[in-house]
Amino acid sequence: MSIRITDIDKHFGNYHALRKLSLEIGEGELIGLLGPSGSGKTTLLRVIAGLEVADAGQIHFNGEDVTRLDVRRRRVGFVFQQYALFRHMTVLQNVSFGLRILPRRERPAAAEIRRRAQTLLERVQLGHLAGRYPDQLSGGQRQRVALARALAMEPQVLLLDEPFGALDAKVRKELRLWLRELHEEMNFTSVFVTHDQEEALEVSDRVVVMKAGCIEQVAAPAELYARPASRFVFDFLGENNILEGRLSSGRLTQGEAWVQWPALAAGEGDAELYIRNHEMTLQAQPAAGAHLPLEVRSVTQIGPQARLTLAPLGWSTAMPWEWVCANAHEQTLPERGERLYAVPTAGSLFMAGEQTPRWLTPVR
Ligand SMILES: Nc1ncnc2c1ncn2[C@@H]1O[C@H](COP(=O)(O)OP(=O)(O)OP(=O)(O)O)[C@@H](O)[C@H]1O
Repeated sequence: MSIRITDIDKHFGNYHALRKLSLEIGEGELIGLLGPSGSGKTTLLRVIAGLEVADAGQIHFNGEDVTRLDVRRRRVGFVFQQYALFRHMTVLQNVSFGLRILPRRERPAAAEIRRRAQTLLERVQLGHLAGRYPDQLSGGQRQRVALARALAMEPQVLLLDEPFGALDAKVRKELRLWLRELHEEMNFTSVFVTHDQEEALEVSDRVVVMKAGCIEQVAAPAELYARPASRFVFDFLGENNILEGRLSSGRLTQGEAWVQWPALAAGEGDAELYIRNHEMTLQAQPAAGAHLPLEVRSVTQIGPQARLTLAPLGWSTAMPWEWVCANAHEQTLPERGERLYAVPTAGSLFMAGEQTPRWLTPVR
């Protein structure tokens, strides 16, 4: 089922929650809606579902205009953060509930309902727990039951609102991989809301980054990471080391820090250079094109990775710089208090007041 969202506008009183938002979602795609709190993710999901009526704009499912179609006729399945399972029903009864309350004409025979619910429970790897009650399940298991329940209605579109938000990090990670697999196997179209960039980048075919009721960028995860389109997306994805300085004659300078690249010659004035983890290394001596002295403030090792916090020496930053070393166990790590030099190999430049990056190409 493809979804076309055209010029959707939505107010809550004076608050403009969605601003002429348009988006095309392909058949079988898994779309992650990512953005800060209040950016309109849930509202967009609810408008797609038909739980919220837009002030203007259209929603098409497979080319058919469903804008005025009631939620019950849209054939969408939902999974919310709080798995609202019925506590007095077994897992199997929960999963088959939607089918059991269908009007008689549409309702499959009782044996068929049982068979379908049991098959779905096997799919979500909970067949052996069909007779249990929700209170006897873990949070992750409950969320899988909620998903099976949504899928029992054979929805054409599955909408998930922070489905794993309430679970701990490990279960969350397992469930997102599992959702990805299930999605590939069953090939429904899904849209899910998350705050968590790692989750969005790991699970989605494409990520939609939202800001104040608008779409800021839509891209496949690898592209979004490699080419954030704006300062907002850079800041939201995080992990930027920023050199704020004055750009003149191809050199960006602040105090004792400077970077001099041929590509920098195209601008003059106040500017910020964003450098991400994969765009820099650290070494004992400065390189020819950059002088960025830093002192190691902390070294935190987590499994095979080490995270270094670095304080500028003779220049200043709003946030300390950080650098993650991927194979920390194979190297001698720097020590606290050591003086090192950052050597950027690429970066993205924002001239003062500009929101789109000027350069993203590697400098060598
Ligand atoms: N029923 C409502 N009545 C009034 N305002 C609402 C209503 N629903 C949402 N809003 C407002 O619209 C804005 C967008 O809300 P929405 O829930 O879509 O954001 P979100 O991006 O999903 O945020 P979060 O990540 O915190 O869930 C918020 O400022 C919210 O307070």
